[in-house]
Amino acid sequence: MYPEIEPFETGRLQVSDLHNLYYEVSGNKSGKPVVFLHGGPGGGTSPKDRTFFNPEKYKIILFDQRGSGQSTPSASLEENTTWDLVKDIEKIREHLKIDKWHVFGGSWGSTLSLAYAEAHPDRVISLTLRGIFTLRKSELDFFYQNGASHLFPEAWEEYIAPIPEAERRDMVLAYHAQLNSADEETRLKAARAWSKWEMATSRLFVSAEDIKKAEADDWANAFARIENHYFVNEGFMRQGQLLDPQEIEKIRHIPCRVIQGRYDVVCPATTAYALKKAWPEVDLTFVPDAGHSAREPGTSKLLVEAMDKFSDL
Ligand SMILES: CNCC(=O)c1nnc(C(C)(C)C)o1
Repeated sequence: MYPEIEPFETGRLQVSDLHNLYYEVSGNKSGKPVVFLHGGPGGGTSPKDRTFFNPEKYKIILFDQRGSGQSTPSASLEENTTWDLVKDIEKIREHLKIDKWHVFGGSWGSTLSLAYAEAHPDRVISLTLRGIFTLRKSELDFFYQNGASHLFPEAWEEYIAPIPEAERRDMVLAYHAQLNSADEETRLKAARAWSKWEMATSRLFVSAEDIKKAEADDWANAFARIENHYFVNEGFMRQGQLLDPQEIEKIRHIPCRVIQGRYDVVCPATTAYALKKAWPEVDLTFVPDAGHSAREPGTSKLLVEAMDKFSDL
């Protein structure tokens, strides 16, 4: 990984009457622009996200998506859809006077990267994606209803605890009721449990640091509420839309590197493989000793190598 440098520019952009986005620019002012699309949705960015990119080669743009991180209003679900975020990416590009840029995203960030590229293929130099996620019902069911639960039974027990037995047949919907409860303690208890489920299953070897993140109420509230909002609405997309042949046709000319953890239980390998079948030109690697997180050693190494290689484009 490259060093955790400081941004040379930070700012806020009003993208609607309600939403104000935090953004930052670091690295080489004259470098090749790359935009980092964070996960969740609702996860927000962190200084570590700058370390995938050579700061001598790249002008590194990070921003917190609607309701996430330092963007305001925190955890807001109003005017918060995939297509609002795609428009925001274009607003940030225009605000920073960038013509084209490299696009980098993992998990939900890979979803948003594909949605953005399919909407604006002429603005994308390359795509570097990790932990492919397209919000199909089968993907959501595997992680939130019946799948990953068989591999992490003790964490699953904590995840289902806030939900009455009678409501457990549709966990995403049941959590939606609690995450939007009028009672703040109910909301926070559900947000902590929802977030901890993902943090406890994101690595091959569970990370105490990740788990601690889920116990921070502000972060957990935004992460859980926004994720659940998108999932109840199936990403505001048709089922499998991002993998449709006519959508892939718009982007198949773009160089694309996909890094997928073999043991990713959050966004299992089957979706990365479906992307490869739909788009044979993508350069796909299954990391044999990695789970979901971008910070798995084998995954982060290949992500840095991918961006080093794309820096010549
Ligand atoms: C189902 N959500 C997967 C996702 O986008 C994601 N997984 N971990 C993250 C953070 C690194 C932002 C916590 O995001």
